[in-house]
Amino acid sequence: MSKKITIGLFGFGVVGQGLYDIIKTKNLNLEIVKIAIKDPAKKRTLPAELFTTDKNELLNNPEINTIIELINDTEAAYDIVSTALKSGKNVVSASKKMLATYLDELIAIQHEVGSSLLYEGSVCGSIPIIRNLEEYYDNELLHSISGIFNGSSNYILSKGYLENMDYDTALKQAQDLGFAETDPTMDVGGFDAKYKLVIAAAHAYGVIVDPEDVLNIGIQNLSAEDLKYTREKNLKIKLVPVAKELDDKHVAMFVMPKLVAEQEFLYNVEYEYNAVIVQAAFADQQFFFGKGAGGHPTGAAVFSDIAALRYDYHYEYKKAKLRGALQFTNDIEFNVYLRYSDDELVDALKFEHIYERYISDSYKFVIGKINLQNLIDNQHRISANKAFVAFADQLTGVSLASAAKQAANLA
Ligand SMILES: NC(=O)C1=CN([C@@H]2O[C@H](COP(=O)(O)OP(=O)(O)OC[C@H]3O[C@@H](n4cnc5c(N)ncnc54)[C@H](OP(=O)(O)O)[C@@H]3O)[C@@H](O)[C@H]2O)C=CC1
Ligand SMILES: N[C@@H](CC=O)C(=O)O
Repeated sequence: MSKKITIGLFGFGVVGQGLYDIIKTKNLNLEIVKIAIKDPAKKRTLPAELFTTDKNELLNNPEINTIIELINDTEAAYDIVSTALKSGKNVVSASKKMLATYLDELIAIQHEVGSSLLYEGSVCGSIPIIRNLEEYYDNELLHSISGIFNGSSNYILSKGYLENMDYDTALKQAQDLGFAETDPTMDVGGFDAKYKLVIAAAHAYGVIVDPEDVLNIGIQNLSAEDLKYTREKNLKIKLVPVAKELDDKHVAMFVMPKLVAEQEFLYNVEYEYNAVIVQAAFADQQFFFGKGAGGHPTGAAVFSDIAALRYDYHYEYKKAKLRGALQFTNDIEFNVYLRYSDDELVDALKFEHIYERYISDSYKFVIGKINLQNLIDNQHRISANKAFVAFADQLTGVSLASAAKQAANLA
């Protein structure tokens, strides 16, 4: 028989309550001993004696062997998770920003102490992608992983495209439904998708990348002209994170809106649904689809991790051991669509090649090949200009920049 899981639960918000609903339908050998929350005055649906605001009532309780961390405060979450792991408790977390920011440290603690940290719910809600990257694709070369990793921004884009709903109303709905982060800039600015990408890439490629080094461009500057242009071309705009292995030494990552054609898998992924496309050497293209946000979908992933802990499951980070030589780079080129007002921005971005250019009194755009580093260097200018940038390419078009290619060939 599997060992009994005694739970100290941090957070009883959207995901915490979703998890509780799932646990109460199951008859597994587990018990929620205590729940830590922040605001003691908030009305709760469970008996008051189950709740505390003192983290140590959970962390120092020898009867609790497992901490479930589902709070909306990154630094407090790191403190809770690292303390619990160091004391030998196993942990399940869904806090993607915290995980992406402190992954190195958290892996080191697990190796040192032997405790286990699982976080399937942190990437694409209900889609079981981490365990698949970790186990199923253990020995297969992955050319790329990409998809739709943020439910709120996809919800806003779908509401706008399919129902003509304005941005602010759609965002408010995403918040009311419990999909959005406490600060929704995390969602619409592409930060949340970036944290998820960084976590997924650790399991796909064995690279641990500082999220600060990865470019994220969001959907905030999307305008009526951009939507009109894409409708005319029968394209949709989706917020897409990309991790691509460029050769046996380099991997690149970025998050930005993408112009998606009707024949692409992502075209029909709508509302809070997420998707992951894995391009593998032999399995070829595979598509995972499911709800990426919300209490029950995310709670289901957290619950699956808890169930896995009954059998002492832990991530081995095998690719990090095998593929230690793989380096993260931003020195890559691909095609983008840029809608702009200030001509100097186009000059500053130093397009390698411009394929298409349109200029009228109210709408100007270019489509051309650009170096990712130039986008990074001009991020502030792009925001100040309220310009809209979208990936206007297929992943096969993403390649090492010419100079980097030459250097790699010489090495
Ligand atoms: N919502 C979603 O769809 C998804 C969310 N996530 C992630 O899961 C985590 C939780 O999200 P969500 O449930 O939506 O957030 P909510 O805002 O709904 O709930 C947050 C909970 O955390 C509690 N809390 C905050 N700080 C502390 C603290 N220092 N100690 C103890 N409890 C604390 C709050 O207490 P109180 O109730 O007193 O305010 C609240 O119960 C976040 O990291 C989020 O990014 C991941 C995937 C999907
Ligand atoms: N805010 C996130 C919640 C799940 O991770 C999203 O909208 O996807």
